[in-house]
Amino acid sequence: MSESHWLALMIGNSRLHWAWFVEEALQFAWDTEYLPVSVVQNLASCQNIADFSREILAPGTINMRSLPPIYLASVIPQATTIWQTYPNIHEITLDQVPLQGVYATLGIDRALALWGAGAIWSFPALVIDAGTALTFTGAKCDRTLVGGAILPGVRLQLQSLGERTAALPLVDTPESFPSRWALNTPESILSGVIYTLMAGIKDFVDAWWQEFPESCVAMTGGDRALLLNYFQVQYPNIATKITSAPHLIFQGMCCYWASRWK
Ligand SMILES: Nc1ncnc2c1ncn2[C@@H]1O[C@H](COP(=O)(O)OP(=O)(O)OP(=O)(O)O)[C@@H](O)[C@H]1O
Ligand SMILES: CC(C)(CO)[C@@H](O)C(=O)NCCC(=O)O
Ligand SMILES: [K+]
Repeated sequence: MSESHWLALMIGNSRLHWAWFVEEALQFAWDTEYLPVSVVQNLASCQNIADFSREILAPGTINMRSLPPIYLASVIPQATTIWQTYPNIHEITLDQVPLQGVYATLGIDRALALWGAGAIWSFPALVIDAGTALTFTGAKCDRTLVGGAILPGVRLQLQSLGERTAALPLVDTPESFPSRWALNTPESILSGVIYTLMAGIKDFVDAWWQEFPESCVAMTGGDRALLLNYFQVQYPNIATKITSAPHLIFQGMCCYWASRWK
């Protein structure tokens, strides 16, 4: 089976993230909901690639002759086991990521995104992943992990207020930047969450640049575009210095693929 066409699958906390690669070139990336166990079991018995891509809801038929290898990384241990029925599966684990000084429970998504950022812009590098959880993960010149931080992401902050209080409604992430001094409940929630989040991110990147003035700072994750838009409004000087990087985790997975095949 040719290894030049391959799929990357990142199992995140809210959904599955997919990318189709031809060697080191990302062809396209898409997200799906969690696939039922039965669908995953069927993938292995797909007769052709059209069936296969229908099952994983790929946008357009993937142009391959045989079932592609899947390179998988997961932050949900239980979700990994159902993929073991797929014949050509390669799980990427933390010990395969060439960063020094990592701790055993560091999320593979954080390690891969940082590896990807370092490969593109060189180390030191800081990655902000604005997903279900929002994380900061940084490494210095010699690829040693400096450390990072984890907090609830935008949607999770809004959900937790809506779900754990009597009087607060569930509100959606706003397209436009909210005003700070709100005069109704939904806008008060948005102001509180967004302004403190922005100030928090600014504080972390300022602290990072104080130690590593030349470092790249890259933002990835589902809320990347939203947060970078807010940054344009609130802290335009910082916005210009944060690199928008939608596929950092896939770029880390690609580094792993290349380390096996090149
Ligand atoms: N269809 C969607 N489902 C879930 N989140 C979405 C969707 N569209 C946009 N988002 C935003 O993306 C964020 C989640 O980001 P992402 O998809 O990167 O998270 P994730 O699947 O948990 O991945 P990771 O675990 O790698 O952070 C949410 O805060 C939400 O605001
Ligand atoms: C923090 C998340 C949830 C972000 O997706 C993931 O990277 C994870 O489960 N990490 C494990 C804990 C850690 O990174 O310290
Ligand atoms: K948990």
